[in-house]
Amino acid sequence: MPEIPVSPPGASLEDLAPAKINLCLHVTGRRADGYHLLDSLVVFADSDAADRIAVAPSDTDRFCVNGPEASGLESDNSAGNLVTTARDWLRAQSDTASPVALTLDKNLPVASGIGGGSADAGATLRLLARLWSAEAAIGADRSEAICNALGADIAMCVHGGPLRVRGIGERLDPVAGLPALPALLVNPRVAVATPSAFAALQDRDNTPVPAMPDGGFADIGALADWLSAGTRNDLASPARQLVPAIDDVLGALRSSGALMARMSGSGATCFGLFTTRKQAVDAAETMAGARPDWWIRATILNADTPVRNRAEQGEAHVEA
Ligand SMILES: C[C@](O)(CO)[C@H](O)COP(=O)(O)OP(=O)(O)OC[C@H]1O[C@@H](n2ccc(N)nc2=O)[C@H](O)[C@@H]1O
Ligand SMILES: Nc1ncnc2c1ncn2[C@@H]1O[C@H](COP(=O)(O)OP(=O)(O)OP(=O)(O)O)[C@@H](O)[C@H]1O
Repeated sequence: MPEIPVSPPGASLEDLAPAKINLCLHVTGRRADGYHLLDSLVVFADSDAADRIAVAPSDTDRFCVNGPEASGLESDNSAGNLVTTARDWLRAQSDTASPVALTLDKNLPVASGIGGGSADAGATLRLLARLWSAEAAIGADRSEAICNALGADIAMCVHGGPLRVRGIGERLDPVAGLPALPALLVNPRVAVATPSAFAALQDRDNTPVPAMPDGGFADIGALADWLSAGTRNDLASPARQLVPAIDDVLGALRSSGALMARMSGSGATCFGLFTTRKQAVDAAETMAGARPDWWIRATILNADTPVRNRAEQGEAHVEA
């Protein structure tokens, strides 16, 4: 039997680049090069809060950006986009890297603490690794190289969650026993530059994330209680000083009935956890009426198998 090609001529491969949420983010130290050591529990959103990347064989490299948040990026063909940076990095390590047309459907707000650019780069690497048969270049043992070359959030986005993340972002341990988490993501439409949030930190040597209960969590309420009682986002305090609107977002999430509310990453997006998806959707509708200027999305965090497995199962394959 002839081998089935990864992609027939002209076909396009597509994958989700879902928002990354830091359920907690402890800053535990700083390396000599200034990068901070982290301890974080990370989960990913579903298709309600995700960019999309499509790749197709092409006569020459092409890149275009569409979607409601495309205007947040410098320009359609900017050399600085993490999608093209990821493409060029992977190409440098592959003998079979043919030209590609990449399309980014940008739905996540830029510089918002949910790793949109990193998710785009992660999805690009997964897709091109399939197309170019370069899976070894993005394997688990390549996390450190990916973080150093492309960005601290990108290795986790290549892998998908749920993960406990340590080091500067390269040490990834899959986490078992987390339930699916109905959630509301809210951004006040103020960008936070990640270096500014780290630079404004007062204390850099903080305690790590405590051990999770042996039997896991009975339900989302138990997880929310555990997160609230013993974990933190250490970047929340500096980010709130830079962007006071984060306090308004946290207040609105708490008033809307969230089991807990917290900022993700370096902000300004905050998440609230809810017992049911309906509660999250209802809260989104009410909040959107009161704050039409905010970006508000109901989603399910940790809804599915890891992103890498979804792509391998071929669920993300679409015809051009
Ligand atoms: C805050 C998080 O989103 C948590 O997941 C990440 O740590 C940020 O990851 P990222 O945006 O991919 O970070 P990079 O693009 O590698 O770095 C941007 C800047 O953030 C700071 N930075 C980032 C990651 C880290 N572990 N320590 C840092 O101090 C550095 O000033 C760095 O110059
Ligand atoms: N494809 C992309 N999508 C979003 N931002 C991009 C992309 N490519 C490059 N960037 C640049 O990356 C920077 C960070 O954007 P991003 O949306 O990833 O921030 P973030 O959500 O705060 O990330 P993190 O949580 O990883 O710190 C912005 O300055 C943006 O211009």
